[in-house]
Amino acid sequence: MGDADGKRMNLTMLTDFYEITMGNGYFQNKLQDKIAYFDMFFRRVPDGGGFAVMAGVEQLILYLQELSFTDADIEFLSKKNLFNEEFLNYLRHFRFSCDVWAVPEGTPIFPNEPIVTVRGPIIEAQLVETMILLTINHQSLIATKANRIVRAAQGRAVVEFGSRRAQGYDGAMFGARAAFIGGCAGSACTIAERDFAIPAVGTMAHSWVQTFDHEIDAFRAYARTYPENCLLLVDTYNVLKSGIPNAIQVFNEEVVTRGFRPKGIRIDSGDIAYLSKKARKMLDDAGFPDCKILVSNSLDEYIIRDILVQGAEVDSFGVGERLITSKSEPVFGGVYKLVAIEDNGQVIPKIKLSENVEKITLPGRKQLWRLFEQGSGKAIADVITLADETIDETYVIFDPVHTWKRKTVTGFFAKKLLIQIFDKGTCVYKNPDLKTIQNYCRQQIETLWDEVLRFENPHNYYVDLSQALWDVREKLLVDCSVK
Ligand SMILES: Nc1ncnc2c1ncn2[C@@H]1O[C@H](COP(=O)(O)OP(=O)(O)OP(=O)(O)O)[C@@H](O)[C@H]1O
Ligand SMILES: O=P(O)(O)OC[C@H]1O[C@H](OP(=O)(O)OP(=O)(O)O)[C@H](O)[C@@H]1O
Ligand SMILES: O=C(O)c1cccnc1
Repeated sequence: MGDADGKRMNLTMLTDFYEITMGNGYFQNKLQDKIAYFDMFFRRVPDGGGFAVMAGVEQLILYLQELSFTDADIEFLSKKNLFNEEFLNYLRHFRFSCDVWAVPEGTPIFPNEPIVTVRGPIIEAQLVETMILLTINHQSLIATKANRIVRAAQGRAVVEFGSRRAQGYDGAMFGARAAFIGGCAGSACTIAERDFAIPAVGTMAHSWVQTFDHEIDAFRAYARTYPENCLLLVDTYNVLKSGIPNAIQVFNEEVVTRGFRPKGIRIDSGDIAYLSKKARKMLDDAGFPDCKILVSNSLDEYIIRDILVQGAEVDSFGVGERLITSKSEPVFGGVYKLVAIEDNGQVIPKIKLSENVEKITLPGRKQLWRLFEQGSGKAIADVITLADETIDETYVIFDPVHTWKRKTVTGFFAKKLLIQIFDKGTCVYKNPDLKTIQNYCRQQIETLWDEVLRFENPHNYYVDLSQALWDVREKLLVDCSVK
């Protein structure tokens, strides 16, 4: 894992202890060269949404590139008195040698799709489970939440204000990164610009206003310091009776006289719809129709939607705690499951059964495809195939549960979504810069039908299986039931 600025950070020991005890067990049973395939996938979209946004691949790459046990790690593990000397020696010389495929950051993703696949010696592929899950789960959760909030704002800028309420410093930094992928225009987090080139922006705190004897003195001092960039917080005492009148006076006296236009005001409490409409009128009447109104205060996608329905006159939103913690649903729930092993170079698909049909895994080495309608460019369906299959010009998609529901699709182009990022332990993928990922995310979401985008009861986007994969799964289900 990289520290946010790309500085290397060895997080090899950030793994669940059972990965190491199993590793020791595989080693004792001479299974260290056994090749296994693991898939990461998630089961449901947070907040009942229609899709999620993939994020975290960059940090996953940085983590995998740094995998190695230090002498201190080995000494620590040896003191557990659980592992024999040969295994500790194996760890001492450990080098990551797996192949890894991942869906690019910013791509809309759907339940049950393989979004990361790892192929390699079982001990290695198992060891990386914890960090793969925590990295992709966290950033995909925040990117997905941010994107909901951004869509609710209907083109108005959303700035991520959450660092102070994030769960830990890495929650703040990588959360800011994920929020930007999801469409936020900037972050209040300074390090997010230094390390990720996310525009760091800010207004002022109530403490600034409180420091002065009078609100107007606080505004004056700020305007004199930043006449070209003057945005005033107007709700410390009374928005309509003092905050806005004082702001208007200071804009006239300290900003306009210096040849600048005021940037805006921020309202951080009270009835945002009501206050913003009143504020807009007061600013317009005072000759400042270009002065922007930014609002904040425990916002989320539902409040934003609601206050816009009420006709709020808002230009941008500052959103903190409910975004950076994905408060309404703080778990992404991605899992990492063994799907195949190799025996003498032959891939043997494996399945995990469950009473709960939705929890039965998809066996085998696979590829994920998205079919786009030619012309409109709209996404028709995703298809999960075995890795060596191709999708031709005419393709029959069918519902994997209600298999009689079939449709022959033509006039589409198919895109592979699982891209190789590691080849035998070497990174073979150049992650795009963050702005490119943000643009790609927006474009890809535009390929989804509105029915998939809505917040309430979104349409279930089709994620189908190829006939070959369906057959493999069916055969394993039958075989397992007689075991
Ligand atoms: N017009 C509105 N419609 C729906 N929700 C709103 C509207 N205006 C504000 N809200 C939301 O209502 C909640 C009000 O929060 P809160 O109870 O803290 O009130 P407050 O006015 O901010 O009080 P305080 O001065 O203590 O901060 C916030 O989540 C805010 O975003
Ligand atoms: O509500 P959120 O969505 O998390 O948005 C961030 C909040 O953080 C700040 O308040 P805070 O009380 O921390 O500081 P302040 O003194 O500047 O108001 C800011 O004024 C927002 O209300
Ligand atoms: O710049 C701001 O206005 C800001 C920053 C962090 C949290 N709340 C507000």
